[in-house]
Amino acid sequence: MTQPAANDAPVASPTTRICVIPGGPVEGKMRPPGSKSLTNRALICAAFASGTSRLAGTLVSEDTEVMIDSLAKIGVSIKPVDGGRTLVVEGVGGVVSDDARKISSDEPVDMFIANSGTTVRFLTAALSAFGGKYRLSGTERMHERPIGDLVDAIAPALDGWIVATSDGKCPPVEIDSMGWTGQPMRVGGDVSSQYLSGLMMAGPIAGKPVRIEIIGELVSVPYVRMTAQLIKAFGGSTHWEFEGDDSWSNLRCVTVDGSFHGCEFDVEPDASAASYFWAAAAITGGRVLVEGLDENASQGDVQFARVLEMMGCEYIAQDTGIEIVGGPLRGIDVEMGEISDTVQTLAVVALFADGPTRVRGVAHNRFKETDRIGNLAIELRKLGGRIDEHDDGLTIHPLGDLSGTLSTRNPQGVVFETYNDHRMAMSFALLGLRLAGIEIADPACTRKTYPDFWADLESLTGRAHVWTTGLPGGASAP
Ligand SMILES: O=C(O)C1=C[C@@H](OP(=O)(O)O)[C@@H](O)[C@H](O)C1
Ligand SMILES: C=C(OP(=O)(O)O)C(=O)O
Repeated sequence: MTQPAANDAPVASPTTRICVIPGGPVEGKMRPPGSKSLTNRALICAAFASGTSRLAGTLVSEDTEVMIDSLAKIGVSIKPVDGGRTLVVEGVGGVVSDDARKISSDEPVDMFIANSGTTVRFLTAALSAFGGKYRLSGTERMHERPIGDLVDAIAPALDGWIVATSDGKCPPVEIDSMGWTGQPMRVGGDVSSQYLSGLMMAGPIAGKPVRIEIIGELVSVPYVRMTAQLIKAFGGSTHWEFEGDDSWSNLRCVTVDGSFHGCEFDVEPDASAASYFWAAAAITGGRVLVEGLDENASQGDVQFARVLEMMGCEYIAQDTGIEIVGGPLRGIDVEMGEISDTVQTLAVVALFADGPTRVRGVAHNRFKETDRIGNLAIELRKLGGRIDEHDDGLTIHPLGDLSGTLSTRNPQGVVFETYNDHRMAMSFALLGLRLAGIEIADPACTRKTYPDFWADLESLTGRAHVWTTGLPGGASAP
């Protein structure tokens, strides 16, 4: 058993486990690191802007590092200040650049984007609009995550060619482009909103107004609104067209115009990361204030705190952030299509409610870091309770009395697999705050968006977590 110093990320290994120790109510305040979604959007806009941008509060994690490394390959200068939490970006200008073509005149520029959906989708659109030859590849899982709707939207409007080479139109993506023609585009919206966000941010890079029609339902709408905010902050403009009334479910078309100019941009703390700390208060009857977020945040995931309120928690809008006070929890029927990154968090909370919780509208969760419906159900069933899997979500039945007998039933502890999915690890960590004998495999997978998660959880809960490495048959809690 080893105990790394605080802030040390554990070494990735399939036999590394972490144990979080149960105790009383979690009480305190904290500020999560910068938002991944805002950081990667701001990086794209700043990289293709004219002039200098200063991005403050940026996230330092695998998903942002692969974005930074990729942009560096086309000559964008990104200087970290304050350990990377501020980035000074010298943009390469928002029009199709001869330099880009020179960089990639013979061999394509190879970019490794790990398993970052935002990076591969935003870059595919941006680089195809910018021009040049590129190849974007990632982890094995990334090569199973669809990008066909985006490639199919770009191809007819491209002066050049673009192809997704894995089965089912998944990355690697190969691009040979002289830029966009300006022809209107049509993109599918029901697998991921990142395709539309990518196309929108690429509009000002293409140097001509671009009209994008959305085919079918659009998932994760708040991220598209966030994209429009970033485009505006960097000097571009968006114009929406709705079918019927102006509700977001009726969004049919967006036109993007203008070009990007360097600016100063503040990144909010990550609201998806905040969900774990609010949930810690909810399931332990504690109170946690997450600083730096409010109802008007540009991240839709702040609404997770309202979902906890529906379950019986108290929601307090403080001057400095949003505080959740835990109380007796009731099961709810909830549509989570707009806040799908918080489904795993909610599923854990729902285990401690007084009745079943039905999560709807998240069929697209099967295309993320792992199948976040099927594999979530498999793992949660390890506690002995009933979890129903649906096409569009889950029903989580509460553990009730089962939780009291967990350590008797499983004296060796229950090991939760994390499927290389940071959100599996961070959600299952919460179980350990209530139940003895919970072990989480490969805790280092939080590096994708939150390398310091374990240290932050430890400082909030005041309870030492136990690190165990490579013990056959699992680890033992103290
Ligand atoms: O645009 C973004 O920043 C994101 C959009 C969402 O993806 P989908 O649109 O695929 O649901 C979300 O899950 C992801 O973590 C970040
Ligand atoms: C789905 C996620 O990430 P991405 O799609 O950006 O890889 C996530 O962070 O939960």
